[in-house]
Amino acid sequence: MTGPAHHRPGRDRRIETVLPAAGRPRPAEVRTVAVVGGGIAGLAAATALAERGVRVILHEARPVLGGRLAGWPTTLADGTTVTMSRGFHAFFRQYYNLRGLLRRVDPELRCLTPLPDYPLRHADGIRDGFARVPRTPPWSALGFVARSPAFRRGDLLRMNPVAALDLVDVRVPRIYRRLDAVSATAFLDAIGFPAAARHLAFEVFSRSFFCDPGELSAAEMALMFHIYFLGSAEGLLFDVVREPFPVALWEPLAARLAGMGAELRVSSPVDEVVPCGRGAVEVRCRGERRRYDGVVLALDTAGLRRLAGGSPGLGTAEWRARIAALRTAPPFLVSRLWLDRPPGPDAPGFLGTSGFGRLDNVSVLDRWEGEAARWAAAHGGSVVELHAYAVPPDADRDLEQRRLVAELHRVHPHTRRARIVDARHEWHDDCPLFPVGGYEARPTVRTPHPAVVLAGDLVRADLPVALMERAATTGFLAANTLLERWGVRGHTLWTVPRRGRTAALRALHRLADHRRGLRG
Ligand SMILES: Cc1cc2nc3c(=O)[nH]c(=O)nc-3n(C[C@H](O)[C@H](O)[C@H](O)COP(=O)(O)OP(=O)(O)OC[C@H]3O[C@@H](n4cnc5c(N)ncnc54)[C@H](O)[C@@H]3O)c2cc1C
Repeated sequence: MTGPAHHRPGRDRRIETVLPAAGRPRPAEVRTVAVVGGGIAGLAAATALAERGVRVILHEARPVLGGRLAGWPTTLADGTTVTMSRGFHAFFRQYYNLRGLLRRVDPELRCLTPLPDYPLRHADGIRDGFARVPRTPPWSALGFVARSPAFRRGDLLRMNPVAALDLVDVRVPRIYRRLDAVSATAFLDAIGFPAAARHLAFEVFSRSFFCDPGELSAAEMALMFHIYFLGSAEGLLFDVVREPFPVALWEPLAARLAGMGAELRVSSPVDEVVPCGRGAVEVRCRGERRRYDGVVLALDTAGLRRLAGGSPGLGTAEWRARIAALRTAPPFLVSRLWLDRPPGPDAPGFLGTSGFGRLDNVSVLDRWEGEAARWAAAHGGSVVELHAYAVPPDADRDLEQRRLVAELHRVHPHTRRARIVDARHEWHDDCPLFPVGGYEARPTVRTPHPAVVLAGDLVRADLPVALMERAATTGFLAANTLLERWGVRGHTLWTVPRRGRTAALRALHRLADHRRGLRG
């Protein structure tokens, strides 16, 4: 259901509200829910349920909360203890539901700090950025194209504007019916998108989904384009955390959850979920069995596959086959380097890169994160982080790590003279892959069992959300689904507009569809 915005959580006047079903403020009888997974999705679901008086027990397999945004202590060669994590995450302004979660413990969002630009740099020398681009569409896109050296007049004339119209009125799930059968690369080829602009604007985007654009569904890429660029007036600038994730985000949220009576169990992997009669579900964890009125499975792809594989009574055969077929994107590498000198005055806090081997971005953490700034000040050095997404699974990891450092030297030449005081390299492959043609088979919040619901960035939400915001939004939606079952009012959610925002462009799109014989 949509309705008018009550308190707009962003600057966009066209933010849409997603209202929950009506119901009583709390359950009529005691309800207990197990939330499995302590990442953004699990914490959002646990918060939403606990706020309605549901008794929540959250199981997290790892020793710390936060999932892919977890942080843990590590002692460096110089004896300092610092927080390691997978580091740089962009908190975009259109992440309304994630921000809503964080605002519960930090109403002014002081835990976040804005970065002044989203600069992009290609090895050819082309540089782009979004700081001076207007935030409201269509001026954002027109402004970017007009300012960007990656778009030349001849390139623009060679583009196929009719094919590009699919980008101006993105609706979910319609966009998947249109474009899920095509790869992002094939779609950009059909539009005739200029090669230089593709490297900068689109590769940076699609590689942020951790996979090669040749494998990524064009629908998923079009959705991103809508969320971050053409469909939202929040713009492409973003915030980052002021302190490491545990201090900035998870400890305050965990304390609030505990204050509402939730039990947070870390190092507590769930082995099996067994639906019982009359809507109850049994959860088995390390030999202990416990019955609940509902279960939220807020897992990463491999965790969900493993749990569903070990729970033969869960869901239907068809649902289980869909879960078993879910894939993860190729491995990615996060290298963090503690250097004995600064990377040079021109190094921005974050830089998206293209054409520098496998290097996708470079962050200078001490420019924005307090703990890194304190280390850098005390040592006269800097803390630099390098991300490489979609690394081939059989790559030689030592070699990749060394190559990434060599690319840093090309990007920020001052670092050539820096001594690496210490380094940490994180290799993982737990981000979901959204392959061509995968949409239909993706699991939704509802499962065949009404008391078992799913949440996480792998889960299909028929709203324009992605990545961290998809995790938070599906967490709230999973909680709302259980609450609705018990006649309890759920939580109001927010989203960027669910269709293209310019009436004239929508009309053009309809006309082009009509000519192409396409419907809805
Ligand atoms: C390097 C990197 C950079 C990123 N940058 C961005 C960015 O800039 N912007 C953005 O929006 N997103 C970004 N993302 C994506 C973002 O991190 C994810 O979308 C988000 O964290 C997913 O949250 P989640 O709760 O769905 O899953 P997860 O965080 O993976 O949480 C799932 C949890 O389930 C637990 N679990 C698994 N099995 C079990 C079990 N059997 N029992 C109990 N617990 C279990 C896992 O340990 C894990 O903690 C980035 C990701 C990475 C890795």
